[in-house]
Amino acid sequence: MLNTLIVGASGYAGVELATFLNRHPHMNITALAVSAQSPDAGKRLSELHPQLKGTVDLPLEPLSDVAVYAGKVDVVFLATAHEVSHDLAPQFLAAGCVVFDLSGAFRVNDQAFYSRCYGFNHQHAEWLEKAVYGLAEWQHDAIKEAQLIAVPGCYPTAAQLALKPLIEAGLLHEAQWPVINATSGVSGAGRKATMNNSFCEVSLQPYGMFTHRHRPEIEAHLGVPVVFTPHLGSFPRGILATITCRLQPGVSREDITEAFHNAYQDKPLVRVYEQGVPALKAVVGLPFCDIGFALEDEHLIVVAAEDNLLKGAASQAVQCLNIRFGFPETQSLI
Ligand SMILES: NC(=O)C1=CN([C@@H]2O[C@H](COP(=O)(O)OP(=O)(O)OC[C@H]3O[C@@H](n4cnc5c(N)ncnc54)[C@H](OP(=O)(O)O)[C@@H]3O)[C@@H](O)[C@H]2O)C=CC1
Ligand SMILES: CC(=O)N[C@@H](CCC(=O)OP(=O)(O)O)C(=O)O
Repeated sequence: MLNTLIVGASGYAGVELATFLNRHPHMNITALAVSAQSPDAGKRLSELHPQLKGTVDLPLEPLSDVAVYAGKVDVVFLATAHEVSHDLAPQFLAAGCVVFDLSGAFRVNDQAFYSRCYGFNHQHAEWLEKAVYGLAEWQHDAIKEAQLIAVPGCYPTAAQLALKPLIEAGLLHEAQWPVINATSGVSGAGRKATMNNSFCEVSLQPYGMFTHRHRPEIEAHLGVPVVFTPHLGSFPRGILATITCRLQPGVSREDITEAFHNAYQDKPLVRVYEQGVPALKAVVGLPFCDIGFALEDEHLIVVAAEDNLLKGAASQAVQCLNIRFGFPETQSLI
């Protein structure tokens, strides 16, 4: 049994982690934590998220000193804001814990990226260097060896799972950058109330055009420039990414099918459609990323759908845990 701590357990990603880890045969949830000042400290997780009543009734503990947990836990999940993960991860790592960080704090090995895109100066170059990017289907061997796994962002997961097989197979035309239009449910912004995310304000609208921090994350790991436009939709959860690409001359439907087949034939959590394209209803509440495509001459449209809180966050983190410790990759996920 591995003892585990979930920090940020009351948040949207944290509660999904608690759900998966509670039913994992090799994991023992030692504690659930929130911030030292949290108004929820002392409450049971199931008071805030009643779907867990009778299943995970542990209290939310205020985290003021990492040392309280350091000797008692083997694995830590950080479902916390980027700056919080940036400060906490090195402390748990120094105590010998394996850390799965769901934030963006260790995803891109470039300190300047953090001052430019996240608004803080990164202080832990050594951990940026050592962190393994947890795009589970593509990083299996590196994850097995890692102490710090930086779980990818929700949009970058969908975009990269769709594009990487095509790029690896050399099918995309260099003259046209892939154009990624993706719509997310409101849970992508977390549980904390803000005006933009309030019921009467949410509509269907693009945001962060050319400036969203996920664009450089995608580019850093795909190795090609992209255009990325996120949209906020008026639904609770799920991401649908519609990605338009230009193909190299002569690339056929069979070439694309083969590229996806080679990439994902033995990857149970990415489902490639033989016909048609996915809708959100196929993946919400499930740990899959579903991919389909349509083709006309040299124009390709790839559609990827996932649950932002699951394959885009918590289930991918648990998938990485399963890989890291040699458990079946889908353990407790399906
Ligand atoms: N939502 C999504 O779709 C995705 C989110 N992510 C990332 O995962 C992380 C969590 O996201 P999400 O669940 O949406 O966020 P939420 O805002 O829903 O939850 C944040 C959690 O962190 C806790 N917290 C805040 N400050 C601290 C602190 N100093 N110490 C300990 N706990 C703290 C909060 O509780 P309290 O404030 O009461 O202390 C809460 O439990 C973020 O980095 C996010 O960017 C990644 C992919 C997708
Ligand atoms: C709808 C919405 O607001 N989504 C969030 C992305 C959530 C996510 O994946 O985020 P991290 O990289 O922050 O972990 C956003 O655009 O900032």
